[in-house]
Amino acid sequence: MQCGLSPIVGFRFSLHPMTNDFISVIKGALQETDTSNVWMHTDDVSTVIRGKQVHVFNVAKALTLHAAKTGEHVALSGTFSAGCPGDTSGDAYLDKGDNVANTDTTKQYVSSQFALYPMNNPNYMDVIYREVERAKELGVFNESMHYASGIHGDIHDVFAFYEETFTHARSEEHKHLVMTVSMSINSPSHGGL
Ligand SMILES: Cc1ncc(C[n+]2csc(CCO)c2C)c(N)n1
Repeated sequence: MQCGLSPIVGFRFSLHPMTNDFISVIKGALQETDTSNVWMHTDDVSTVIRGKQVHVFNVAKALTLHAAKTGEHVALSGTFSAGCPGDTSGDAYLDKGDNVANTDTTKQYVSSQFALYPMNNPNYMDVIYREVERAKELGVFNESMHYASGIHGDIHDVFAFYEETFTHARSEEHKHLVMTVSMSINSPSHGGL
């Protein structure tokens, strides 16, 4: 396969529920979410989902929302990736349509930080500044910080921003993009220490 032609998006992430009952929070989220539109594999450290971008973001949001709805303080960290080199055409699920499987619209505040790595793009700082500007326009920007930007708000707005950013931060010329996200949910720290 020629490098760069695959539309596969992947997300490798871990959930870290701050509760003794962490196993049921993790397994509950993985089992209660409709993951039929993505390829998924869980191991002792993390879970990976792969497929069309629309489904990867829908499943990522739904999993996070399931974990959040337990009411426990949950942290999520993960890496979205698209493009070559380093990717393969395997484990893809690209034959799915575009109708998303998870449609729960329950509101949930999340506070998060993200970092964009537009690979092999000499103008990567322009890309990053443009996407931070987009966060401000969409009303989800929280704060500037070293090595990341703070994004917060309702989970649906935050994930909509991340999906939009992931679309815009790569191009036909620069297909390979990495985006790291960490989220904190139901934290007693929200709104101050
Ligand atoms: C999304 C996600 N996937 C896998 C793990 C790793 N992990 C830690 S505890 C546990 C359940 C008991 O085996 C699993 C699978 C994680 N933390 N978050």
